[in-house]
Amino acid sequence: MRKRIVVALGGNAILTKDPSAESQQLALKQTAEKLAPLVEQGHELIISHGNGPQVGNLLLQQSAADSPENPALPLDTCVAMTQGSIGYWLQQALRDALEKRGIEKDVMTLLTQVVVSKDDPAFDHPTKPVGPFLTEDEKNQRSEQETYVEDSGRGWRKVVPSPKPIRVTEAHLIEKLVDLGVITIATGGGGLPVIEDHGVVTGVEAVIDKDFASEKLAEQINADLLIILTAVDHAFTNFNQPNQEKINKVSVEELKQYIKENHFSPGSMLPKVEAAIKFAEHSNRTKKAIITSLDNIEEILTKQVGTHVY
Ligand SMILES: Nc1ncnc2c1ncn2[C@@H]1O[C@H](COP(=O)(O)OP(=O)(O)O)[C@@H](O)[C@H]1O
Ligand SMILES: NC(=O)OP(=O)(O)O
Repeated sequence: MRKRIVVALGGNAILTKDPSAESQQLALKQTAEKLAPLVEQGHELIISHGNGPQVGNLLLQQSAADSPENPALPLDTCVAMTQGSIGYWLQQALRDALEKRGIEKDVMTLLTQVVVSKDDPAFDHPTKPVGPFLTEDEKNQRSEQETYVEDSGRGWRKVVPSPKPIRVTEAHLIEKLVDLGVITIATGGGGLPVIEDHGVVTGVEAVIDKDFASEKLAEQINADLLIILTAVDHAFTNFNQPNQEKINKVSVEELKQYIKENHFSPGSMLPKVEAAIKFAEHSNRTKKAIITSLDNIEEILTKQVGTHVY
C-alpha cells in the first residue's frame, strides 16, 4: 500500500570526511541510489536533511571575508544558503537515480520556513553544534562572543541556539506538491527559523534540529511514517558499552523510561528518539517512526530493521 513517508537524512548521508562540494555531491548520489527503491515501491517521499557541518563552515567563510564592503551574512540567511545548496545537490542526484530506473518523477526543493517562539529559552542557551571540530588552541583563537562545547571527546564545536519548531509555514504547499506526485525536499537544515508577530515573519539567528523539524512536518502533512536515517542501524541501550543492546520494536513508554535512564546522548540520538516518540504520540500511536541507517532503507517496509517506535 502506498505510504506518505517523511525521511530525515543524517549527516553521514551528505558529508563523510571531505567537505568539498564534489565529495558531498558524491555522498548524496549514493544516498539517492538508496532512496530510489522507496519511490520505485510507489511511496510518496518527502525528504529533509541536516546542515550542521555545512552551515558552520559557511559561517566561517562569512567571517573570513567580513568587511564593510562585503559584510558577513546572518545565520538564518546561511541556513537558507545551505538549504539551497544541499537541496540542489540532492535534487540532481535523485533525478539521476530515478532516471536510471526508468522512473519519471519530478523532484523539487522548497525553501521552507519554520516558526519558532521568540521566547524560546534556547536563544539564551546555545546547544546546537555546527561546523568543524576544533582543537583547544583553535577554539581559543576564536571570538570570545561565540560559544564552544567539547563534543564527545572528538574536539570543540561552535554551538548556536536551536529553538523548537512550532509550525512549518509551507506545509500546505508541500502537501500540494506531494499530491501532484512531486518528490519534495523540504525543511532542510531544520528549516529557516522565523518568528511571527501579527502576521509579520522575520528570520532569527538559529539552527533548528532537523529531526524535530521533520517530525513537525510529518505531523502537518499527515505522513504515515517518519523515517530518521543516521549512521547506526538501531538506537541502543548502554550504547558503546559491553552490555549494549539493540532496541528493535519499542513502545513510547519503554523509550521514555530509557530516556530517564540516560541511554541517549543529547544532541545526537536523544533528539531522534524524542522526535520518534512525538510522532507516535501525535497519531495516538496509530503511526510509527523508525530510526535506522541508510543501508536498511530498501527493506525498511518489508523487514523488521531498525528501531520501530509505536
Ligand atoms: N543510545 C544510542 N544508540 C545509538 N546511537 C547513539 C546512542 N547515543 C549516541 N549515539 C550516537 O548518535 C549518532 C547519531 O547522531 P548524529 O550523528 O548527531 O546524527 P545525524 O545522523 O542526524 O547527523 C549515532 O551515530 C551514534 O554514534
Ligand atoms: N539542522 C540540523 O539538525 O543539522 P544536523 O542534523 O546536521 O546537525
